[in-house]
Amino acid sequence: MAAGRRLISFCDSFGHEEASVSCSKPENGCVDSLSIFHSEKAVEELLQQTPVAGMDEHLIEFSEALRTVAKALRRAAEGKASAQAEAAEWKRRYELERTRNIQMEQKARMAEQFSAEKNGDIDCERVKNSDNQSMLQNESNEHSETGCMKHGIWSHEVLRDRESDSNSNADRNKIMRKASFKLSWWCNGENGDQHKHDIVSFERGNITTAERSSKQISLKWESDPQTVLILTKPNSVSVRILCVQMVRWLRERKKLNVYVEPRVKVELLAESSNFSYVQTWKDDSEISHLHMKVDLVITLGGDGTVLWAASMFKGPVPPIVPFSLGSLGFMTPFHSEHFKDCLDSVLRGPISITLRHRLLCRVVRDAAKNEYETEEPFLVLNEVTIDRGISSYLTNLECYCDNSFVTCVQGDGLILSTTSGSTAYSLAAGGSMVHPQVPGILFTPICPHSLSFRPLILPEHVTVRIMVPFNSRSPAWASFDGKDRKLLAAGDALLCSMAPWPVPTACQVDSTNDFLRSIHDGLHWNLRKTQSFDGPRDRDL
Ligand SMILES: NC(=O)c1ccc[n+]([C@@H]2O[C@H](COP(=O)([O-])OP(=O)(O)OC[C@H]3O[C@@H](n4cnc5c(N)ncnc54)[C@H](O)[C@@H]3O)[C@@H](O)[C@H]2O)c1
Ligand SMILES: Nc1ncnc2c1ncn2[C@@H]1O[C@H](COP(=O)(O)OP(=O)(O)OP(=O)(O)O)[C@@H](O)[C@H]1O
Repeated sequence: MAAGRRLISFCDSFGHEEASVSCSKPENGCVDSLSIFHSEKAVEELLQQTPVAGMDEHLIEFSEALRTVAKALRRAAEGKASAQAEAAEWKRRYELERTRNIQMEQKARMAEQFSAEKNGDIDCERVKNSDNQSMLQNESNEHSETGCMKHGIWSHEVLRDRESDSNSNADRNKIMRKASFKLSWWCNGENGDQHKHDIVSFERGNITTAERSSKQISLKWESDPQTVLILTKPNSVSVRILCVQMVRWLRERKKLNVYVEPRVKVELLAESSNFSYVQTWKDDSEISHLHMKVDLVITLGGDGTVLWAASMFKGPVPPIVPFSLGSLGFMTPFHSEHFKDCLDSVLRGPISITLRHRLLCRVVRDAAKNEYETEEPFLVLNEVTIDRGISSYLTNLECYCDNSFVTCVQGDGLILSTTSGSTAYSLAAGGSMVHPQVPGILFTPICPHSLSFRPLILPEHVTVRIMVPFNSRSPAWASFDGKDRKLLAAGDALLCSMAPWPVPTACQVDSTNDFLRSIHDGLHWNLRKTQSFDGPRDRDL
């Protein structure tokens, strides 16, 4: 009982100590570590005085707890003391820096005065006497021209800061150097300056966009087109009829050479033997030279026929004039009924062109070991799809962008789409619709088994690498514009980057007008009955 009373009285005194700790805070808010030290000492003394032996275990535990509390308080005080010391050090450094700045400014002003006196330059006088409004302005040019730059003080933009100290004359024209930097252009693993001036200018540290690839492009013939290739959707009577009329008109009225596919030549000859002037190719190897013979490609069909036409050119593609004879016609703005007027104006030029970016896709077998190319690359105008094919398992795809890990796709698959393809499969899988002139790679999952897998749009300069991991339960399948299925076994990878050969398609009006018309007419985008005027209105506005 006596021990208990002593403990209670200690607790009272400790509470008092606690109170004194909180009250004895110095002005700066720091806990007085001396009082904490006293309280800890008091605990020690008490524990020594108290006949611990024989006391019950609860009292021992209680005294241990008190010791812990005292220690914690001491640590807090120590922490605050060290923070205070650090703050003092920072304040010292700040003062030092400030003095140094003032000295530099004085030097700068002296240099300015010296130059002004020497050259009698009124511009420098103006700077000296200018008001102290806060503003960022590019003075380096002016000053280098007038001689104020003689001592190399202002090599970049100067910042005059009124708020620094309006009373101090020294701070009135506060001058700070802007950090200088250089931009270099990194292209396909090579460090070179080849294209940088096309894209950005960065004179005197200011980055300005010089050129945007999304500009409307216009095609003007410098000599008259001579040869036309007509590509048609198979098994369509309306297409066949139109093809006959068009070939005749192009030959008889426009005196052009006409190329068609071997299948179409057979069809034309079946129609009339007069079509013997129509040219074609005998074997597929001749197709690789077509771009050197053909000035213009005309497609008669739907979007699939435009994809077909693009797939025939593994390198540069001649301008394509797509006529709409399909169900949707997203990329086919020309109407077949007016084909003569349309072709007349295209052959005359100039015409607006949409430069549709393509993706270059390479399948790399056993990617972990062999990086060299083993198979022909594919060029896609819409997209490359990597999916589970007939397998009932989730696809498991490891995705990298350049060398950075992007994510692991677990779902039905992944679409890597061009912006032209953004309105095709990628759209159906939840991707954004993107104007076809915007360069970029859409990264759209197909039925991902996760709640948070939103589609991405990656910049055009990256290489995307999709790998089937070794622990994948099943292989994956890659398809290119919905065709040419390729098996990707565990360890295989697909590399995808922007191809250097876009597909130029002729516009009806211009690329933006054609794109918007397609999403309105083709997809009925945001179609809603307009609300009537008749109804409740906010009369206060
Ligand atoms: N779920 C889907 O939406 C889905 C599934 C498979 C393939 N596709 C698309 O079909 C394309 C192949 O086309 P196809 O004509 O050879 O096959 P298809 O005959 O099966 O036609 C597919 C449809 O997609 C339309 N389409 C094609 N490219 C388009 C584009 N860039 N913008 C808007 N619509 C477009 C076509 O007009 C056609 O109506 C593939 O590249 C793929 O994008 C879509
Ligand atoms: N010249 C061609 N040779 C072989 N196949 C072709 C050719 N042109 C088109 N195709 C194929 O025929 C299919 C149908 O073509 P297309 O998409 O142009 O017609 P559609 O389906 O009637 O039109 P839409 O795509 O507008 O619905 C596509 O799969 C396409 O790849």
